[in-house]
Amino acid sequence: MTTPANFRTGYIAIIGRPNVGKSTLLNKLVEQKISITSRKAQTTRFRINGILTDQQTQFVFVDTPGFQTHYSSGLNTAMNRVVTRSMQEVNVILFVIEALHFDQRDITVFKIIPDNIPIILVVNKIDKLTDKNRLLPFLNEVAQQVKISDIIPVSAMHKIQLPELLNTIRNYLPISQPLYNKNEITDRSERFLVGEFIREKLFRLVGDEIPYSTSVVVDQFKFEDNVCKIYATILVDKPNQKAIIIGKKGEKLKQIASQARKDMELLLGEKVYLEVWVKVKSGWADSESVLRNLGYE
Ligand SMILES: Nc1nc2c(ncn2[C@@H]2O[C@H](COP(=O)(O)OP(=O)(O)OP(=O)(O)O)[C@@H](O)[C@H]2O)c(=O)[nH]1
Repeated sequence: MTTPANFRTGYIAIIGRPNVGKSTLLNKLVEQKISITSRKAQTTRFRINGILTDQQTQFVFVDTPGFQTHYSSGLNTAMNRVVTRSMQEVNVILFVIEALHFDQRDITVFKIIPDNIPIILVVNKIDKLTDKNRLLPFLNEVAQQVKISDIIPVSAMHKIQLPELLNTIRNYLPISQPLYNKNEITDRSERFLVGEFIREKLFRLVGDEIPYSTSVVVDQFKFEDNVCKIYATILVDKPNQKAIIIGKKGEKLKQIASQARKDMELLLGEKVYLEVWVKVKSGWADSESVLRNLGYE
């Protein structure tokens, strides 16, 4: 594609505490469902790039897992490594918080940001504010506690102030030709995304009993006779978790698979045949080699 001489391209990391709306923000910015969202904290585990290209700019977003500050297992250490690494290569950081919520936990996350990277404070969920007059004093208070370059209040969910946010981000990106094709939305493979769809349904459909230690492995992913055949395994820690996921007469697992399959068909534009198994794999969250196999590096 031909691009103007002042075209800008750069990397943007989205960070913040669990549940502040990072995935929602990314999805709304790139206008497609690529990162999973749920009401539960910590549903995003991998670094995912979302790419938005307009006439003047290519925004390459890096979505990071909810940074863990209080609970430490092998898994969370691996996740924190991904967060820290993803920050070192970016041009600007979107630090997402929820309007009127800022405390020591956010400051802890601020502390892991390298000094030389500009930070745009994205104050999300302003649609939830009942008293708008509280916003300005809140922003002043936050600005006194941490070093930030810009503040943009938004509602990711209702797409309020997202163009303003993009304009602000653009100022921090270097003049450079695009790195990706205009139509590319994510550099994650389809295989990875189908696994994420299953994880999302797990979080949505199974209650609080299911801990964050569950994981999904896509064992097979192949096109055959105009159908995409996907075989996946949900790994859990304990037999009782397996029973919860499968549900009475297999109803719960059927529901998870059927909803995940619909999302996969939308993504792939093909009919999907999906088989999902549940396996107990004791202690996997602390095993480095299993983590590597699952792609946590
Ligand atoms: N009211 C309101 N809710 C929002 C907004 N943005 C996100 N949410 C909701 O907040 C919850 C968490 O959103 P996510 O996008 O999953 O949050 P996250 O920061 O990616 O969470 P982790 O993956 O746990 O780190 C979901 O229920 C969203 O629907 C917003 O602008 N307004």
